[in-house]
Amino acid sequence: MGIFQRFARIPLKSTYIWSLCRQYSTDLTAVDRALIQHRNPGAAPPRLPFSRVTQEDLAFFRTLLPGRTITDPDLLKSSNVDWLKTVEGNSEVLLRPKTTEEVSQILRYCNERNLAVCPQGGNTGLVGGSVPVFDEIILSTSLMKQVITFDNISGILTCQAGCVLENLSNYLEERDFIMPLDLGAKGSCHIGGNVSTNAGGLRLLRYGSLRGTVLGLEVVLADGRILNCLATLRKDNTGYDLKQLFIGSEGTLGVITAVSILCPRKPKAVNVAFLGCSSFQQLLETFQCCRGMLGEILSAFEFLDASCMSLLEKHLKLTNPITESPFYIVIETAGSNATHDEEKLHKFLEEVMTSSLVTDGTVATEATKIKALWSLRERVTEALTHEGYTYKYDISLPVEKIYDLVQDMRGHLGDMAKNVVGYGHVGDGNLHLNITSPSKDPALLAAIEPYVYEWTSKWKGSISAEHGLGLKKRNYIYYSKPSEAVALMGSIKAMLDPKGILNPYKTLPDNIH
Ligand SMILES: O=C(O)CC[C@@H](O)C(=O)O
Ligand SMILES: [Zn+2]
Repeated sequence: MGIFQRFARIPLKSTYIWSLCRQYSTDLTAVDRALIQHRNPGAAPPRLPFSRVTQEDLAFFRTLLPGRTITDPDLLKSSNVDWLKTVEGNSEVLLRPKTTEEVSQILRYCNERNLAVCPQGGNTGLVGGSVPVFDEIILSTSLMKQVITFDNISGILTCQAGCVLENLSNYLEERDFIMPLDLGAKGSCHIGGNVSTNAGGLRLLRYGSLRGTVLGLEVVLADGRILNCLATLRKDNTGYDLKQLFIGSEGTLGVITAVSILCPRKPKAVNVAFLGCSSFQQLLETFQCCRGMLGEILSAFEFLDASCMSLLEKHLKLTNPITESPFYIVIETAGSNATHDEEKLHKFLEEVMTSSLVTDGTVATEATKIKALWSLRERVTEALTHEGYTYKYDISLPVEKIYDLVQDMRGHLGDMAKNVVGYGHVGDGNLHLNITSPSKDPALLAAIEPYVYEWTSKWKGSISAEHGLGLKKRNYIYYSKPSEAVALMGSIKAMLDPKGILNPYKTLPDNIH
């Protein structure tokens, strides 16, 4: 009798339940310190002296993009505000090009006229990077949604930047492949936006970051030049790897118009285990054991704490499938042989349960059950939005430190915060620390920041692991990067976008122009 049966409490068809810094802050110059200590460094700086959109400009755009130059304020509303509804711009023009050539003409024109541009994908970002701050023209990739080529021998997909991640996943699954990244926002986010922000997501542990899986990019530079680096080669050491400049630079150096990306084969067998642990230490030991015993079939190791679970139950009416625990883990295996994978998983589960690292759990092998278990991790962000205002922190730390920050923060804030919750990507050492309050609360914010950034810097962490800096985090960059590196970023920006028209007020701090 296998471990599934032995511990089966509710033996559903395929679901089984058992009982069971570098301290960069020391490098800061006086001006950097002043900037960070400014009362609200995440707030918008003053508008830079860009031109205002005129009737002549609109006439140009309407000729170039007939029916795709949007000026109706009602239609513009959702593009002016971010998904979290925390940042709102005041753009009066939304452009919807379909081709790279159109993007090139838009940027050439805007650069000559000194008009600022905010590139926008699915607008699912969490740091205010994808919406205008003032009246920047919104350049949306929503109509750039063609798959260009897919090679089913190499697994290399080339597509336009506006393809929705989930559509690409469905396209590939029909061909027995998958996208190397997956994230909660998959139904809306665009691949171009994913690449621009270097989105991490739920599969990074297995397939690595976009810095490795993106093989080529086509980018339109600020002056309209088209940079065709759309290589479809696994190996290419000819000169500098320019595409890396555009991955993660949040549309400040160029507009990504097409992407080629290396896609893995669709795994033949997928299992998801949802487990409970009574301490974070036990969770870490489970992770170590899991890496050792599951090896190459491990595709995700995610966690959420009990506070996250309460919010999922309260706001989304999701049901906790196991006994209440202080911590929950989502483990996914993806492999090519169901029997082999199940055997490995059984052995691992037997080990963590007999050694009492895990107190309870359930496993799913069937698609709808897998989806339901993943919802418990993927929908935490959504559940938090029902709590009022959420202060969000996306921190990389040595994995053994990630939950210490949550606990420290709870002690530090006392009852000032409504909730202090932790969840994230254990396998990547990436914590999502979220702090809620009924509404925006400057006193609470002052208690969180710069405390959270100093804490992160002290442990040599990153203040933005996978969400980018956008508008909200730009002035905190010095906690994770030395002044020399930030200055060099400023020089690169000045070289590629001398007038600063591309996504102004984002990514770089206010003292770099
Ligand atoms: O909302 C957040 O803080 C995290 C969102 C996302 O990166 C996730 O991993 O769920
Ligand atoms: Zn995440």
